[in-house]
Amino acid sequence: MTAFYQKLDHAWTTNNSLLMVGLDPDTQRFPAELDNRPDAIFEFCRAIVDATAPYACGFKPQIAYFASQRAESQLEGLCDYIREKYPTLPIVLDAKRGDIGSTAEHYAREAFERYCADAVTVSPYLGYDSIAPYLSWSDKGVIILCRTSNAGGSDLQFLDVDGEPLYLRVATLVAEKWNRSGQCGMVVGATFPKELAAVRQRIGNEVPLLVPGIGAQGGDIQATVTAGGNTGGTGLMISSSRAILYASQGDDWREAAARVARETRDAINAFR
Ligand SMILES: O=c1ccn([C@@H]2O[C@H](COP(=O)(O)O)[C@@H](O)[C@H]2O)c(=O)[nH]1
Repeated sequence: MTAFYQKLDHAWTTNNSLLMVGLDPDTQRFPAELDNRPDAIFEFCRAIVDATAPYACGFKPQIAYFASQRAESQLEGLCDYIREKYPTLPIVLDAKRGDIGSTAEHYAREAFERYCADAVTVSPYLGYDSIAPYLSWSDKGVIILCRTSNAGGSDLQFLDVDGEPLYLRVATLVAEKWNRSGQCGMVVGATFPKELAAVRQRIGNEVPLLVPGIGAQGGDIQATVTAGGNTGGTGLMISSSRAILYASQGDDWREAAARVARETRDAINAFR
């Protein structure tokens, strides 16, 4: 098993959790106690990480929330913090990169050298040579968009390709060709349980699925676990961001985040 799969497997088992806590820091929704702090983004995320780590199988910072606020250095600090304090929990950098190979080399360095993430999300749209630079980091995970959680994903992902939808073609390509070294995962939204089941059936047990769409987007937890889990009761990184991060904007925001993370972890486990 490659390093990323091993780390994920260990986190699933040790924390008895398939919950990936999403870190999407929106300063408009921060508690008042963080007003006017120059390091508010780091401090908010650090507190959320500490509150939810016992219930998580990893953390998924979404890079746009940091970059749009010129807070990349706070993201670097946050990744350092997670690595030092919770070295067994993988960091999945949600960046959804996609570009030609020479540029992809730099996106890969950004994810794996600058932020030292364990895995990064990428688009399959530019084909294998755009993914290869990420795969050359043999201890890292590469998580490829397959059936995204948004309704508009259907515009392209449901297009018919020789009798089957494009997203299933992507799933087959990743599982049968691109995943030679056992580093790949795929993104399939919890808002599309039928498609999640079709992907799991097509790819078998090995490839882990990153599944956003429960919580704020309304995806059903039971349907997600039943459709996407592998025969070992794992195989999923079920991600939730806003429902946990902004469970309360009062003084109890840390406790509220911990409570929702624990309840979500337990709700997932009830169907494994
Ligand atoms: O298909 C996708 C791929 C990625 N995302 C990301 O996941 C989180 C979802 O946040 P919630 O607050 O839990 O809805 C966010 O970072 C998205 O960029 C996705 O939603 N769907």
